[in-house]
Amino acid sequence: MKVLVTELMWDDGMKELKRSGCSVDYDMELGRKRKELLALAPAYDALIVRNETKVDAELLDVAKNAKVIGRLGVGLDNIDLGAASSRNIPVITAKHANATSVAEYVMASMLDAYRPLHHADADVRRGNWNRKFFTGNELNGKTLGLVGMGEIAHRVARRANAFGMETIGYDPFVTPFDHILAETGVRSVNTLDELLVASDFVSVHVPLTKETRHMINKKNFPHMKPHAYVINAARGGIIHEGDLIEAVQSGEIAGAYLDVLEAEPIPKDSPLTQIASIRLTPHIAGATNAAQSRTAMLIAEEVMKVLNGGQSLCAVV
Ligand SMILES: NC(=O)C1=CN([C@@H]2O[C@H](COP(=O)(O)OP(=O)(O)OC[C@H]3O[C@@H](n4cnc5c(N)ncnc54)[C@H](O)[C@@H]3O)[C@@H](O)[C@H]2O)C=CC1
Ligand SMILES: O=C(O)C(=O)CS(=O)(=O)O
Repeated sequence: MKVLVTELMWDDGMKELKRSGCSVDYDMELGRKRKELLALAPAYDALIVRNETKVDAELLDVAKNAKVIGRLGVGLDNIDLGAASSRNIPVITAKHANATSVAEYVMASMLDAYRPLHHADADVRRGNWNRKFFTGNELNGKTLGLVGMGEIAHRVARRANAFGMETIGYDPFVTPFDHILAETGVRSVNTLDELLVASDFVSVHVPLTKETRHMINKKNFPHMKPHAYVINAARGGIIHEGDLIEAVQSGEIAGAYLDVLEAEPIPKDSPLTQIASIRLTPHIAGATNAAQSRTAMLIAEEVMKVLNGGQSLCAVV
């Protein structure tokens, strides 16, 4: 069996594929090289992708031998599930494998907003001792608003509760029996605005869909607290970037932590890079050794199951 890996995959998963007898070709930039990808795809029994490879009808049509698509993560906005399903090609995701890492990234963002240790460190190294300037704030007693109440939001809520934060959530699709409401102290609110008005931090955990694209935009920012921060470790495009820049520059909110952007990698001339209170990271919320190793092993094992004629419980179609 031949497997084509088109984006970054941790070594242990790759070794597992080879140990199972596969021949593996790997080019971590292939997701961005469309022509080359289309030319290579027909020769493979399985494609393993991350978030940059556009898996659409065109690719699936040329990938004539593909029996399975492995997704090294959970977001599915780069994959046409309908096109895969109509061709009977299962799509396997690394369900929950990076959720804890994303939750820890959100905690790190909130701590960074209130206790920016690296700035204080840089200032001390410049010869200063600015104790008043670097006086921080406590997360304890603050309100965290979770937009979307799925797996990642649930893990964020548990950690935020341990810090003494109030947690509220907006997600019209959860029921009181879902674990985020049943097992954490999250209070469900009925509208996004209700959440935005009450929150000191807003963290976004919805998939990117037609409905969630730009769901936070210039209509929402005026309702937020001027000291509030938004955190987006879900997908670029859920928060309207132009509107966010205006909201931060006009003081409607204090700042933002963006792990994901509408255009990735970030364009060199992006105005986002000019605003210090919008902190940027290169889509790394789920990128820890622990999460990536789990992800790679899970996808390798599940892809092999399908190639050997079995079914995967991680298949979304
Ligand atoms: N930055 C990173 O490295 C990572 C980003 N992600 C992103 O995080 C997203 C969320 O991941 P999970 O929590 O595992 O997904 P999940 O499927 O467990 O939760 C998503 C929640 O969003 C809710 N939702 C959907 N549409 C909504 C709407 N219009 N309004 C309010 N709520 C809505 C759903 O009901 C669901 O409860 C992924 O789709 C992915 O795009 C995931 C992992 C790593
Ligand atoms: O799992 C995800 O949805 C992520 O965003 C991380 S990545 O797999 O796209 O690198």
